[in-house]
Amino acid sequence: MYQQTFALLGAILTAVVVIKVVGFWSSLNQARRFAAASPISYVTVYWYRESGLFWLLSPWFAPFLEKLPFRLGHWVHYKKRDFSWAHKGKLPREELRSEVFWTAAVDGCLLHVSDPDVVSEIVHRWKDFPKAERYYWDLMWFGDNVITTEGADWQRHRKVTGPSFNERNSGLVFDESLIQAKAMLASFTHEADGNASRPGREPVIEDLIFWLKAIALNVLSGAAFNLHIPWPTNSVVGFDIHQDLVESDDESDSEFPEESKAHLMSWQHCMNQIMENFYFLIGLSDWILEHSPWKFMRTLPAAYSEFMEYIQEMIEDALRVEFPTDGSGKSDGDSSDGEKNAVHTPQGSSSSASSKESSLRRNDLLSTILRANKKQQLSDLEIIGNICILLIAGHETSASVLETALILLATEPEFQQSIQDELDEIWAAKKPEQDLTYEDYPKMRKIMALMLETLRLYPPIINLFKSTAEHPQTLTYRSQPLPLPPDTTIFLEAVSLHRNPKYWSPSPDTFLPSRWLKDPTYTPAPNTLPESPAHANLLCPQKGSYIPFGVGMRSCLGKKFAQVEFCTIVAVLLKECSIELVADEKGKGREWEEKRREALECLDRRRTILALRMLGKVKVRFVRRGAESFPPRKEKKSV
Ligand code: HEM
Repeated sequence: MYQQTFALLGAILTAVVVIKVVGFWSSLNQARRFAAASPISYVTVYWYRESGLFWLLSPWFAPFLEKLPFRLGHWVHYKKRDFSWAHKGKLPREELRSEVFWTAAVDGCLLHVSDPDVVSEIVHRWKDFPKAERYYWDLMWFGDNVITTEGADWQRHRKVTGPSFNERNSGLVFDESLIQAKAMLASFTHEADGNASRPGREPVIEDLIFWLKAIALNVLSGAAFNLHIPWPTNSVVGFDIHQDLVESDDESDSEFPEESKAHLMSWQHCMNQIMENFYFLIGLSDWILEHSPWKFMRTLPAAYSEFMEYIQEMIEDALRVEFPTDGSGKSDGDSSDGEKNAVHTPQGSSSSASSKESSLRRNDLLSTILRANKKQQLSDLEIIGNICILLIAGHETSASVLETALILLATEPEFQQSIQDELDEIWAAKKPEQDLTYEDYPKMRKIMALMLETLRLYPPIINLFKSTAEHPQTLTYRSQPLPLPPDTTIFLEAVSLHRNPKYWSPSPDTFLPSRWLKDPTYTPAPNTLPESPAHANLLCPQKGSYIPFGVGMRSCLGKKFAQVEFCTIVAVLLKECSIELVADEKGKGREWEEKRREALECLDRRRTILALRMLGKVKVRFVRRGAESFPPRKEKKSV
């Protein structure tokens, strides 16, 4: 009896396996036949086209597959997580001799594009090539928003959110960045006892990204929500970056000021928790998280719920100022709970929330969005979705580009010193009592060149995901029609575009910010676009060849926000200090070269978690100018 049952089960199992294997191969062959008949090259990928699990786990198993004999696992180079970062466009350029190619997989073909003309065509025909929605599912978790929606829905979101990114807001970004950067630099150049460090003996910054995330969040909080959060410490010496009151179960231990006890976690801690553990948060239920053996997981649901409370409070706060008509703090269409009008300000913040300001119009993003939404085009949930997404879109990306640029500067003292020359000129034109102002931003050409070059080599968003949705489409590549079936996913590959020698010679893989700096006789070629219109005589790349902020209708709304923030912070940091790598023995040429090589290697080790971020850390310090340990400048060069 048992034998018969086992035999039957065995037969069923075998039949299922056979059906699966046959189905797998016939689907794969169908995709291959389509790709082979297409005018462009293709690579066969022996797996599903868009498997999330494969993406997540491939950093661990891909190295084994890649080592299989007879190049059996070679296809993994085209499929593993962040593959385009790993090969930087070289692999398809050398193996396939094409900047547009297919990967033919079990469930269909995926188109990879790193040809500027094809990129331009795709973004120009934005209605034919909407975003590939499945790649934005994680960001939909916060509610519908301007990044994840398409078509008429997107236009509705963009109409309300777009106007907030204006010149007045850029001015706010400048002012907030100035205040925050000064406080950050002070904490980098003072000892725990409050005394200024000895020049050349400034504290070592072990975890640069922590501080840069803090400043990115504080600038966002100021310019997006009118929350002016004080810098968390007077000195980085001895500061425990993991500290937060969530550790304490006992309220009496709390260091929170009495009035902000309503929150158990700081705004920054909530944000860090969510950004660091985003995939756990959206992938696991609250119950699983709360019963996890790991503390960081157990506290995630609480961090998320506090985060949402902060957002709710900020919205109510802004509503009270914008629409004070009925005295209740609620606009006509505000359906939120009246109880919530007891606004708690985020911990440590000197929020603007006071009703004294009700007569003053605020220019922060949130207030402008609420004003633009007077006719209720967006629901309360959609407003929350957009606020969350602005935080997510503007936090990690800005911190990451600052981190990379500062480390690159530490490896290139010559360029760093040339930025300082530019800053000296800006300061020389000022009276002693004057400070930097937003009018100085267009004069920061070299800092902008630094940002553009950093984003060229290390874009935080390495792919833009498009699709043909339910219609077949035809593109043109090398003057040939290229037919695409419905439901084709398309990757616009930034790294490959940004490192293509055709558009970025000389030395496309080398950090050369001077490539952006042109003299006043420079006339941009036709079919090019300026990357920062505020700055004169900067290289205008060919349309579609430079896409760190996306391109076309769906390009980044916060581009100017990020540019102003970046320039202001770097201008403050480099006015009186230089950033240098921490070498074990100061001033010795060989050790410095060794550190430089290690830093560049570390910059290369990256992985996408929302945005592409560095996996390792590079130790740096900000030393007073003149006390640097890097090799002295040979001659004053104009870069
Ligand atoms: C260096 C910093 C930044 C980089 C590299 C960057 C990059 C990008 C990219 C590549 C996209 C297109 C995404 C896609 O189509 O899949 C995008 C969209 C967007 N970004 Fe940024 N971003 C940065 C900073 C910011 C900031 C500071 C904000 C807001 C405060 C912001 C808000 C947005 C929004 C709202 C969109 C969606 C626009 C739309 O689809 O209509 N970004 N960004």
